[in-house]
Amino acid sequence: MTATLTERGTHREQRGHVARLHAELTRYGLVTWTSGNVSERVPGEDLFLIKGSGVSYDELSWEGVTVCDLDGGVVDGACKPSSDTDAHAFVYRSMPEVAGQVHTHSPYATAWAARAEEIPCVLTAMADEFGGPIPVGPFALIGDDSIGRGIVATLRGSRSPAVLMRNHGVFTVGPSARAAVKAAVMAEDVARTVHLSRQLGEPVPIAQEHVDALYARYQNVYGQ
Ligand SMILES: O=C(CO)[C@@H](O)[C@H](O)COP(=O)(O)O
Repeated sequence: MTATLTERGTHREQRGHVARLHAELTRYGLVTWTSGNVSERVPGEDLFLIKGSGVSYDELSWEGVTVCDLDGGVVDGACKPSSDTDAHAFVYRSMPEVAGQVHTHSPYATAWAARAEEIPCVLTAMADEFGGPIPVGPFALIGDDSIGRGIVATLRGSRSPAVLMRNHGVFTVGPSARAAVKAAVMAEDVARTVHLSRQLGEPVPIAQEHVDALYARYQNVYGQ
């Protein structure tokens, strides 16, 4: 990556929005210390915004969010961007419909990732948000685009906006950073509930036709 640190402070409003969304990760207990990150495309520009690497959540303001090009190069910002920048960049280049991404190590979902086991679709809330099981992606080392390749290979053609990257954690995508945050919150919620259910016995799958109907209603009718 070519770093050009100008500190001009471009895109301050959207960087502030991305910074504030990180508070949802701590609010829902999805991250510990400085793990995890949120990114979002800049509308109309070949750029995205991503948390600075290792920046404390308590201190995160717009200045802790770095502007990058779609190759992961720094365009503006004082912070070295997230370790996952090349992974996010690969996803943005490969999936034009994705405008926001989130990574967490939320404990229940990451426990499924550690076992490389997909979360079966046994809750209506899963059918609603994920349209089926939450799939497992391959093992990938951190720091280059390997994680991004695994995310794209797993989520392309899937209805799920979340993937459990093996031995690592949760990566979610969405039409905005907020939507990707929501998917990360929901992924942890269902990972916990399905885990609890399995302590009591074998959860009962939902018939595919019902999964399809639930997904269609939630995606097209639910809410305002
Ligand atoms: O697990 C990873 C690396 O994939 C990250 O979530 C780190 O835990 C936080 O990295 P930064 O975004 O702060 O560089």
